[in-house]
Amino acid sequence: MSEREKILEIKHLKTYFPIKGTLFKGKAGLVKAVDDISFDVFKGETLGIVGESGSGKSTLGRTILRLTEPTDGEIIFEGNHLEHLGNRQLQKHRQHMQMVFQDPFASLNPRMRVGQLVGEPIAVQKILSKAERTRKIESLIEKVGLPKEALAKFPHEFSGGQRQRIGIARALSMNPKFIIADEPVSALDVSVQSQVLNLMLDLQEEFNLTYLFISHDLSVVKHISDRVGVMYLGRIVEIGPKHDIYNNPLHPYTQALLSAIPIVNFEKKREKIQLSGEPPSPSDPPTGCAFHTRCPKAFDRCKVERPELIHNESGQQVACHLYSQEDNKKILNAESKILQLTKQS
Ligand SMILES: Nc1ncnc2c1ncn2[C@@H]1O[C@H](COP(=O)(O)OP(=O)(O)OP(=O)(O)O)[C@@H](O)[C@H]1O
Repeated sequence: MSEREKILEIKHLKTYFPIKGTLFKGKAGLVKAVDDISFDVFKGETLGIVGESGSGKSTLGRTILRLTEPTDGEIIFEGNHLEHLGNRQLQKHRQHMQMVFQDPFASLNPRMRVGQLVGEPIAVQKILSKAERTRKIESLIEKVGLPKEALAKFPHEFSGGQRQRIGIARALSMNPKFIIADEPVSALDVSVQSQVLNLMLDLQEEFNLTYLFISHDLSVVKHISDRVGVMYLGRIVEIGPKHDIYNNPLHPYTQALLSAIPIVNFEKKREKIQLSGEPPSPSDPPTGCAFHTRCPKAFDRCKVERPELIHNESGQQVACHLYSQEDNKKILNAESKILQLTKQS
């Protein structure tokens, strides 16, 4: 099988925010929102990123586009390092990378009509004539399933789902290759959510798009993703093909997250795993594995040594000492024996 082509490579990315007015051992306190993250995104896929509120998902997305500056690490888009580029160079690459937000108009002028909002990014570029621009805007609004008449209206005249369609049209106006969608359907009713997700899937196929899809909602991520990465306190604790993550979660945190969502297949009942306590603060993360304070399977090593991501054969990676190379087999075997016993009882 030929190797899949990478569109984005993230290497040891860190985004730390100083906490104003705090000093710890003479240094300013830091929120480690993204703390040494590495992964690849392949052309044409959707990589879903899930995790609880505050795990660093949005900061990760914003840092990749350099809307937030990285503290350290590499961001390589189509072979080009973005992390140190000056503004002008960065703009050249950034037109291929767009972001879709939960509230697409929160930061935009509410007095602008939809036509202006969708066309603004292309107008700034000054490549198309006015007539070409109009044609493009009309075609985009139809691609997202809205009538041309929508262009003359204001955003507040639309429902949440329609506004998100307009947000997507705006993102598409630059002919991007890669879109980071940050909780794009979280504010919508469930029935509208699936319409917008299906639209995104159709557009992905038509325009050959790659998505990084950020959400706290595991069901939404399951619907749209090819692979899934699970974040906890600024780190990726597990990443792999969707099928593996949802059917055979390895990390105790992924297992707990998944145990909380209802499943349709009643034969495959899952026991709900209750996690104790709230996630710790990213300004004062626990030593060792950041999850050890809430992990039902933690042992001594977890308190002192931070686990790195290790691969299994199907490309699933997990950062957990339960699966460290030497004792990997022993523990996996022990787990499957326990599973068998639970089934029999
Ligand atoms: N500009 C900032 N300055 C200081 N701290 C920040 C900033 N942005 C985010 N943080 C902190 O970084 C951590 C990660 O936040 P982030 O918004 O990335 O998480 P998230 O997983 O997207 O959660 P949510 O879904 O609630 O937005 C949080 O503790 C947050 O308070």
